[in-house]
Amino acid sequence: MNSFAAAVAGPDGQALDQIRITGVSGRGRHGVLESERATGQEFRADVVLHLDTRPAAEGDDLRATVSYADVAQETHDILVGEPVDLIETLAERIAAVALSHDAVYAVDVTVHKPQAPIPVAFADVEVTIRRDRVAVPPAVGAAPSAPVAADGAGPADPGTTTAAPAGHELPGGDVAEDPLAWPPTESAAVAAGPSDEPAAPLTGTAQDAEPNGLVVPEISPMPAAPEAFAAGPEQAGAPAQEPAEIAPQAEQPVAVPAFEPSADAPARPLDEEVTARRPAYDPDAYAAVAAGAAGAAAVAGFAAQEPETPPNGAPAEAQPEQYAGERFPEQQYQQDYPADYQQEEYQREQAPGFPGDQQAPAGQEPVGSHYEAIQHPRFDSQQDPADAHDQDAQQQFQDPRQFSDAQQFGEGQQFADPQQFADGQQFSDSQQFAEGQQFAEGQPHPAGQQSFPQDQEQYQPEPQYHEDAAQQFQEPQQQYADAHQFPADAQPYAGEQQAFPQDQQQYQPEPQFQPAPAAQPAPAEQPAAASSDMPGNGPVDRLDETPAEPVEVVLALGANLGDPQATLRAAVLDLDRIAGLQITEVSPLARTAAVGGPEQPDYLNAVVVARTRLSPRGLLHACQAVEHAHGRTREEHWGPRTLDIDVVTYGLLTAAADDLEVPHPRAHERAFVLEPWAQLKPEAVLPGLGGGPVAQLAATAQDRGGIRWLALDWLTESNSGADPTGDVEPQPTASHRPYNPPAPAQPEAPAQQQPMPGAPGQGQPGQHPGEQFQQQPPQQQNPFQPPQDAFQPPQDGQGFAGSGSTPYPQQAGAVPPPQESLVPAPAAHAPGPRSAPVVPAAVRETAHQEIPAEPVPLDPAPAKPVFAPVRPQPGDVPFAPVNHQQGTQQPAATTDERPAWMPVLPDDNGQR
Ligand SMILES: Nc1ncnc2c1ncn2[C@@H]1O[C@H](COP(=O)(O)OP(=O)(O)OP(=O)(O)O)[C@@H](O)[C@H]1O
Ligand SMILES: Nc1nc2c(c(=O)[nH]1)N=C(CO)CN2
Repeated sequence: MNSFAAAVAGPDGQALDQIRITGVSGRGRHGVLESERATGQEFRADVVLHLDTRPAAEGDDLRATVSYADVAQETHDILVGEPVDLIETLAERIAAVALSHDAVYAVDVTVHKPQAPIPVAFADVEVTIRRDRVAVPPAVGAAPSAPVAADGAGPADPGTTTAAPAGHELPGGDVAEDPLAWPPTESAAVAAGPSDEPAAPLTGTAQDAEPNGLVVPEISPMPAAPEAFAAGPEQAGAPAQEPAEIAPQAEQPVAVPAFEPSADAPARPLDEEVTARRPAYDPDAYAAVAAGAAGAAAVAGFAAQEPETPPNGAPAEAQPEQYAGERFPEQQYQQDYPADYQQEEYQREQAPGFPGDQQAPAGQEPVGSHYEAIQHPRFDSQQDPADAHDQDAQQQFQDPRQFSDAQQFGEGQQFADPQQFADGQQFSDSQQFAEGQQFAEGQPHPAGQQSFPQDQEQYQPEPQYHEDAAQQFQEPQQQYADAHQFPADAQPYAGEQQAFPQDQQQYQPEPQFQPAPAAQPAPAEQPAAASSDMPGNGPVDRLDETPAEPVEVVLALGANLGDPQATLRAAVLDLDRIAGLQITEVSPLARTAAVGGPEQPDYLNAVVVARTRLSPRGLLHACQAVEHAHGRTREEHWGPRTLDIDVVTYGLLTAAADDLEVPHPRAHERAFVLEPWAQLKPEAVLPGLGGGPVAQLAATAQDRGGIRWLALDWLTESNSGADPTGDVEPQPTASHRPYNPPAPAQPEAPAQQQPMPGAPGQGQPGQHPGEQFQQQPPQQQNPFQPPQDAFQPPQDGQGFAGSGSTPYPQQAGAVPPPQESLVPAPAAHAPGPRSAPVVPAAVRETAHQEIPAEPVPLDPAPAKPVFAPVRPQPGDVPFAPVNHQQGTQQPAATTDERPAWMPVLPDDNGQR
């Protein structure tokens, strides 16, 4: 909540009333870092309007007060609008639009930036300002002449009152862009116009400059309207309003701008442009300015409590002069808004079927709801086509190409816009961390709380609790339970809330997940974000927002209990079977030394890339359901487990809540995640703080030496020797075994109703992991339906392979000591071949009228690698660079007798 509690004294010396609007939220791209501009993050604002509400109450008349909905909308528009560097600028702009409502005498604005890129644990960053009408910004187009000094002594002396305003002329005649100008102007020159005028002086006769340079305003009663008004509307012929109703006689007039350019005003060439852009003179609008001017406030509490704060009214350079105090008629409002906003407005009209339209009457959209995500994407659409919110909502539901264009989803195009990623520019901030210099042994990771400790005992997650967390998520939790027809307290989400102890000291087992009975019907499909659009739900957590189109996600899988390889294989299939989630690529399998926790067996780790229509939290729940289906228990922090599935990334989203943080807060430092991921996608980039090119992060991760080997065929070979606790059995190599094309695909029952072929032990030798999915039959799902907001809970005995063929939890018995690392630290990272993308489900649906006898060649060039094991030659190391053109390994020195598993690519003749 806004930290200002102090009242503003009204004209009668009494405290003014307040209208408080809190938690207006929106996703903006503000910040000085490139990554902030590219990715965006949440911004929130609290606005306290100081006004006299009695006239409105007396007549029960909205016109005599300020519509909080208007202010909220305007605040929101600023948060999601034109990017600026500073939250100070946002606050100033918000204050400006608040003060443009004539009933408002003063305003407190707090802007929060809870996801600010700060490399230490923190809860929030906020800036709070108070602004009032003491320094009345001149109306655009007003003559600079005859400003009346605050002390009533006559025209202010420009020479003494002008302080370097923003938008001032630069040496050479250029006009500086005024970041406070809002809405954005067509040209910086427009913004500069009013700043040419002398800034209005501060209220009061005492503007004593303190030794520290601050000017301490004198506390004074609210000046009255008539006197203050005298220089204004009368001149302009505007009908005088009745500000005196709420403002007693003036004791000290304030500066009031003239409303019409006066004949003797200095030439202001910019005025022409300004007036040309503005509609005809609107007496009411300008009278409103005058009324506002009359309300110059003395901010008693403020002055008393915040002596170090700049005086009432921003310094002249901080005043949003161009806009404050104005009321733009609707037409002008639209003219001045960015073109894409107008487009949005247009589309809003043209597409009445927009989610949220029914619930949100025009002008009263629920602030911060999913309506925002759907209704405002055009703000970003030009900038970041990868943003899931940027897509046209109509197209989402109507354009089949969106679902059938394999290119859209394959090869990571959606998230690898070369403009943004190819040269790493977008991540230049984090890239510098990934270059290696700052990852030298013992140096903290720039992400601070995510730093990889030398001493693993210190490797504890930082508490990231918010007091209101449980409250905050109660409702989504219930909604989730409702949607999935199992009780809230039986679902993984509820368990997680309990499982993560408040003090982080203990790691309590969570309640066991109870899969829904098999007979239960599937939950009804829901339109995207339907639950988010309900009015009255308050700001929507982005982690609950369903994407407008599929989002590419990266999941990290790990296991070291039971039959880890079988479990991981089954888990991949289980994940792919979840409605709204399609696995597109599967990494090689890494055998890795356990990082953190007690002594425990090596892990098997893999990374999968998928597309999802689930919300981030829905995806987490889906992963947790699969974990549970495979007997995951949480008894010891970082203890051994049958299956762990972490959400590494969700598109480019960066968000943190108690139960979910994306990107995964430790992904950037975990070779057991980064290395398989880099093998799969050498060009991958981990977004967010501490992120960067995955291959580089992998090469510098401290646990990289714990990577024993990679198995490339682990999904298709029944046993890749991947038993972390046992001996590793050498496998036939590609040179010994020719590539066997996959068996012809067989029609299958719809996913989710029968286990898929290719379940553990049924994989086709030599088959690419993705080809299993490629052979999936059409799903019984209309691709043009709105997306499902949820995964199907596992159907006991039906859905998850784990309930059939995968061993259920086998708790650790005698834990063998960790093995010596058999692998030296990897040499320079050699990008491996990417695996072929899997045909998206919708493509399967549309393209599989006939099941082809042979897998459809999806990606003819470059050739798909077949993940086949390569027997290491004496001297090989698992990460030895591979000549991917020829599929040969380059010798490296090692004594490792274990098999290395390397990708094998066909040569130019298609031979392997
Ligand atoms: N990106 C994420 N992926 C998975 N779980 C997450 C994520 N962010 C937060 N969590 C929360 O972390 C909690 C603990 O998860 P889990 O028990 O899998 O941790 P872990 O695997 O032992 O440790 P780590 O989180 O370091 O991988 C979960 O209940 C989940 O709510
Ligand atoms: N090698 C390895 N170490 C870990 C892993 C893991 O998957 N692999 N997961 C952990 C908690 O998620 C903790 N430590």
